[in-house]
Amino acid sequence: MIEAESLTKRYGANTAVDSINFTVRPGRVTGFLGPNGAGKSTTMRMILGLDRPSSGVVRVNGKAYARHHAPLRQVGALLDAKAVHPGRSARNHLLAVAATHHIGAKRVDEVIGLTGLEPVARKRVGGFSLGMGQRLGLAVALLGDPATLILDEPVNGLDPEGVVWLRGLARRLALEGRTVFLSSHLMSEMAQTADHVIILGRGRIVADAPVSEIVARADGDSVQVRSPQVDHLTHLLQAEGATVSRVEADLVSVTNLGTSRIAEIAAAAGVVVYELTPIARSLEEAYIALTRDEVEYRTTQTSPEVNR
Ligand SMILES: Nc1ncnc2c1ncn2[C@@H]1O[C@H](COP(=O)(O)OP(=O)(O)OP(=O)(O)O)[C@@H](O)[C@H]1O
Repeated sequence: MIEAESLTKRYGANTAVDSINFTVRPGRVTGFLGPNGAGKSTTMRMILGLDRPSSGVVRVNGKAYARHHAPLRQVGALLDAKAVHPGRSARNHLLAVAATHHIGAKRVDEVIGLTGLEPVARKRVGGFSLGMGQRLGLAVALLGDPATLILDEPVNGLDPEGVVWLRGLARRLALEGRTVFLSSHLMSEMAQTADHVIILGRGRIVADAPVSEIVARADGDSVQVRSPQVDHLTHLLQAEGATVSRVEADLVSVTNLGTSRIAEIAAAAGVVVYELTPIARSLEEAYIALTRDEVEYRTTQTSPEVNR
């Protein structure tokens, strides 16, 4: 569990993280999204005690990171996969990290197995591909069998097979009851991996909700309506506040009204409808809409709809 309360980080006049509150719960995969410079890495560094908050607090498994006696057993983190001595073998690197927490060679070999590092475990880390480096970073994160995992852009450098593998691993770790918090720029990836997402825009939380809810709640879901009486229907729908645009001679795209309401209006007027198709937005589109709203949010100071 990760809990942030009024967490703030200022760099001079720039507020990188602006009084955010959130809870990352165990038993599910939580994605951390946001455009470049939104404050994701700064937030993750504060969670791990690598950056001191200007104000506010953040706790991991109930305490500030620095107050844990054996942090590796509480929190596994992957921040910069390249921060490894290049002359050491992967196994020796893992043994060295394990020794700091009295973790034995048996667990080292277990995490080598878990992360698919067996073929390269005795090779020098200096010669590793980015993907192998990511797997080694994950192996370090898993060493202490921690209840909480914090992974910054974990799919970076992984090949398609590696991406699928990581997705499965994240889901399995969450199913075991762990807290899994991972950042990504890839919305499509998040839609397949995360149960829940927290979206940051310019240091503020613009959404904190299940993935399905983010997609469903985003404005602008549209409905395609095909009817031989499309002009008449257009007038009726516009009178109810819908935005209607013509796609084909007998087909319109309707926003601001749901399928059931459109069907009721058509039925009440005796209008024949051949097709009524809800067009869902992808997470990518919903995300772009949300971060665009964030700009409005900052200028109007009204509450963003999806925030909770
Ligand atoms: N050490 C620092 N000194 C000054 N400003 C910083 C420092 N670290 C981050 N910032 C600023 O804080 C803001 C948030 O940066 P941060 O790296 O946390 O964003 P991010 O969401 O992780 O972005 P990215 O996806 O590009 O890594 C940016 O405006 C950045 O320039």
